[in-house]
Amino acid sequence: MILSTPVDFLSRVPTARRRAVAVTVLALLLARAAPLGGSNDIWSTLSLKEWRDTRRMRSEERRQRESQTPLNTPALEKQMVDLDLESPRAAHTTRALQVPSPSLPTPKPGAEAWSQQAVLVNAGRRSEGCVPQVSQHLMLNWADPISKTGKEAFLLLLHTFFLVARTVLSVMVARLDGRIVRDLVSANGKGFLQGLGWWFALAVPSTYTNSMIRYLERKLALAFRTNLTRYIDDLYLNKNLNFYKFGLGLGTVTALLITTDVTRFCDSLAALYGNIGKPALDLIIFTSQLAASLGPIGTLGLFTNYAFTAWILRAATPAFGRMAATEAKLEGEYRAGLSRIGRDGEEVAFYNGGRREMGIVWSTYERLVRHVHSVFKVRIPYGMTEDFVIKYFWSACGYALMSIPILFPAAKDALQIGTGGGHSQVASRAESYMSNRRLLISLADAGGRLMYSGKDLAELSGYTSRVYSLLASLHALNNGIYPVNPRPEGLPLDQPFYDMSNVHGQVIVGPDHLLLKGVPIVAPAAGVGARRGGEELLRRLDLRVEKGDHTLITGPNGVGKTSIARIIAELWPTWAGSLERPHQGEGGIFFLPQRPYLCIGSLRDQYVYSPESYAEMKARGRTDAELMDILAHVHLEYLPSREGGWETRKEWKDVLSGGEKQRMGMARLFYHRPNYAILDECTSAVSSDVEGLMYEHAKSIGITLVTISHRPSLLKYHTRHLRIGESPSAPPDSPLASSKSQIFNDLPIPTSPQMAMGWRLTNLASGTEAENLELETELEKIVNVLENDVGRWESRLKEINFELSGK
Ligand SMILES: Nc1ncnc2c1ncn2[C@@H]1O[C@H](COP(=O)(O)OP(=O)(O)OP(=O)(O)O)[C@@H](O)[C@H]1O
Repeated sequence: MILSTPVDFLSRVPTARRRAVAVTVLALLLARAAPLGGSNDIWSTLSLKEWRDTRRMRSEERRQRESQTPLNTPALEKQMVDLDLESPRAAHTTRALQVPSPSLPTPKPGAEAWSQQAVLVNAGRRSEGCVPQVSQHLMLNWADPISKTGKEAFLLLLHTFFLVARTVLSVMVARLDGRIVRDLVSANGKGFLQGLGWWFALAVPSTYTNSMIRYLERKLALAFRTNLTRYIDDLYLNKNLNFYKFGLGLGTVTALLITTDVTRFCDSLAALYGNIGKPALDLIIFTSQLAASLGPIGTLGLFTNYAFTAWILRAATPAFGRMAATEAKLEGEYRAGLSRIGRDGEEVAFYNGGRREMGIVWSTYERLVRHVHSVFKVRIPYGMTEDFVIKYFWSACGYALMSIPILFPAAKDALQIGTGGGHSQVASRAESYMSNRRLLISLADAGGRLMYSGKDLAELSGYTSRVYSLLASLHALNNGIYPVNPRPEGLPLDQPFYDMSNVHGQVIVGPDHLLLKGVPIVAPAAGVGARRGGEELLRRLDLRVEKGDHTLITGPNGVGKTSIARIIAELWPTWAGSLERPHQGEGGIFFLPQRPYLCIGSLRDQYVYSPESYAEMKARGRTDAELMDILAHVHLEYLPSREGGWETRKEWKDVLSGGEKQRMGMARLFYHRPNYAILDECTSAVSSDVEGLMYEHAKSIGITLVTISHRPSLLKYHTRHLRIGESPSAPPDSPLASSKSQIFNDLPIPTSPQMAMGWRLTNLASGTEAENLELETELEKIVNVLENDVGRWESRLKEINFELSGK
């Protein structure tokens, strides 16, 4: 009989092997029990029955999920459409910054500290020797997000377990390989069949282990990415408006260019554990196994081989980190160029700008390709060296080492392992040869992977430096820390120097009025221009708006009208003086910008667009009927039926006309019911009759308007007129200064001779001599236009009538 009973068979298997099999089986059981869906409460299960129920429930859920979202089905398509649905876990959770900001050191004010920061940020790029510094720095700072969740620790533990299991299995397979050959050479049919049985028995856990390692590595990368993305989003999209500051160029890096690097960084970081940990473990275990077979000379030879290989490869390794960082940057620039065209597609199409844009995008692509080509070229000699050393040199060394116990009688003792049991010397040698050969191949593979991981480490350092610069920059912005620039030497002493590190204005949010007291209107300078300081548009503006002070702001293009709104909204800093304003939203202040913004989402979302969700607003008593009523006031009542209802989701910026978009903006204003509204040219595309109705409605529901516009026709909806770009002519005690409060009587009117442009505030409602003068001036302008043009129009009319009469 060829096959023995299981008990008999087991008793003949060596104890060490039985233990190894037991460990593998345990690993399998553990892995099956592991919460692959992501939860890590496996240890909290109470009884076997509960555990079974939970498992059944989970597999049921999984089956249901899979049946609902099979690939390439309408269900998946629906999911794709719903991608822009707001996550309930995002903005509406109470979770603020996931990791406290001090965990990453931000640069301190002062040029020296900033240059130190730059050294750290650039470390990975300049020299591969700095890799450990940067990585260590990053690891230390990320210990927080990783350890806090516990999930990553569990995944790492499981990953480690499978890595060890794979090494143990590799050794078992190598030994089994030798046994099978031995039994074959010694014509032991029973042993041979048993060996084959074991071979298949080992194949199952081996393949499972390999799959689990890949699965866990990806899951780990995803977990890292989720944590890091959440961390960056918390910093980027928080109340400090860092996303806007990045757009202004106040950050040291461009956020959009770097976001893809987060993915690469996380993939690279997750893979690194397996790429270094596994081969290192393999190297130790395989070497110890081989050492028993090869004896001291062989072991010494192995170590000499390692040292020599490491030395050669280190000398041949180019600066992979710097190359990876440059490639990521160039690829980001190329992608950003394409997305810019997509964003402004209609404008580009109107100008027929396809060819011009292609030139720009193509030049970015060429730069990327040139770089990638040079990387390819650098890789050729490195790849040759690596292949030669790892594949050929290591194999040659392996053969030489394997020959030691066979060719040198002094090392014969080493062959006692695996011999005996009545096998012939040839069979024992064959067994020893096969086992050692397999171990050596695995060893060469492990060594190769360890050497390759040097390259991975270098590339990781490149991604690290990119991600680190983003984080450092975000932290600096978040804490209001900017590089300190010295005052330019040629700047006159009486001319203020507006540096971002030197902002002294006071901002109070909360009062039920709007006040700018001695506030300079300055456009901040970023990047290289920051050394020159911000551009002063108005030396100081004094303006108080109480309820009912409807104020129209006019002035030539580029004079700084919108800049006033930016300062009030705290998009730009208040360099000096004080700013008091209500909070943003219902009962406070609302800003309607020049370009109407329509967000992703349903028609209702366009309306409600605010930090509060519609459900929350509804809970506070806001109704759909109210939405419809407001649409009537902006003459858009036809929209829900035309577009298919409130829940319709479309790319609204392409669907609505320019005027419709602006009217939607006004609908938003009415819905939010603020006390004050800053309207920046937000009705320029709306017909005058509807515009008038909307302004009247806004006033009737108690909104105080601060309107920025070029249309004199809007004067009639306002009680005051602030002209920007005019010399200050009103004396401090002039009644032009304010309608209700006497605050301007206390404030000096700007008189600085350096001020190229000034401002003038007039009251339109009280009918004083000066105000009448104001209206007369306006009238005069209109009469002038009429006088100049009416004659021309009349003569043109005569011409047309003449042509029509056919005489
Ligand atoms: N993001 C910015 N960074 C730096 N300077 C800016 C920025 N935005 C505007 N400026 C500058 O500030 C000045 C005033 O711009 P602003 O938008 O306030 O003009 P405006 O009076 O509203 O003009 P318009 O009537 O054309 O809308 C302009 O010269 C412009 O170049």
